[in-house]
Amino acid sequence: MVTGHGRHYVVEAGDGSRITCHTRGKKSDCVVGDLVRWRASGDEGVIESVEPRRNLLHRQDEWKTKSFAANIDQLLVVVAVEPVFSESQLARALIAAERAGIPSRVILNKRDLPGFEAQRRRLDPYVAMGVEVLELTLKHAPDEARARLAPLLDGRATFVLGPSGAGKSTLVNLLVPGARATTAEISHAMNTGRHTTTTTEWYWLDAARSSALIDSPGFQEFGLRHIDPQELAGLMPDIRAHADCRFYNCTHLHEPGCGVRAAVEAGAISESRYRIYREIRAELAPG
Ligand SMILES: Nc1nc2c(ncn2[C@@H]2O[C@H](COP(=O)(O)OP(=O)(O)OP(=O)(O)O)[C@@H](O)[C@H]2O)c(=O)[nH]1
Ligand SMILES: [Zn+2]
Repeated sequence: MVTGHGRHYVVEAGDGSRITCHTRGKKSDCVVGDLVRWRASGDEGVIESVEPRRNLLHRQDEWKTKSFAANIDQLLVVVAVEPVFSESQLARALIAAERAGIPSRVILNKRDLPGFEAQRRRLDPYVAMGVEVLELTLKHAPDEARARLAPLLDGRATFVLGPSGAGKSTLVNLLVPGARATTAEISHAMNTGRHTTTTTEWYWLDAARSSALIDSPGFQEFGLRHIDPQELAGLMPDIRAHADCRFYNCTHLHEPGCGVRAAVEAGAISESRYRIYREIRAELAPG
């Protein structure tokens, strides 16, 4: 089980102890959540091999691939009333998870703020397509948040993703007391304004080590270049539901007899979702 990364890895042994390990090759091909075989070498360890992965959540930009984590049970995207979230970023994270076969849930945090209703409406298309959205006030109603999250987190490895400022630190500290406190205090003391997580961390939520939270750096550009353009509609449940078109290879952009465009006209697919579909499709199949 690997946590942390960079030039070295932290591997957790079966008894829960953690050892700093190196990989043998130059290429670092382990990610957080990997199950690895390792052997001791002095007071450190060497990773011999990585077990086959059940899944891998990653993004791919024009030039590089970035892995988030492997072997995870669900994605939890944290967005908030403020700062106003990017729907495109949210949609991309959900598409990447769908592609990896990982179920997703969303937290809409800061329910206490005045803009709440408007931001909640923006999530209507997601609720309609079956995404569970938890409306929470992580800071002011932590007990309620904990109670609502507990059954969803129980027995699972949950990967947490969200834009900076949405309340990810608040969430992680709520569930893993003190996890991010040190860094936050340091950055506060240094007056850097905000602490940013730069590595992905694996935290156990229970003594039995059956439930875990994987805390990651915030969203940046979320490239989906690993997705085939023809596959995209199938990864967006609301688009998929209406992809009943005259042409089997319809791109849903301009063809006559397109079920998706008809559904947009009829209001069954939201304008913003269709705009995001077109935007991502243009990235995947330029020209
Ligand atoms: N009004 C309100 N503010 C909140 C709530 N939860 C968190 N905040 C505030 O939102 C700000 C950002 O929260 P953080 O938990 O630091 O979130 P984060 O910045 O996403 O974490 P990073 O990913 O490290 O950037 C802080 O000032 C929190 O106090 C909430 O439920 N309501
Ligand atoms: Zn079509």
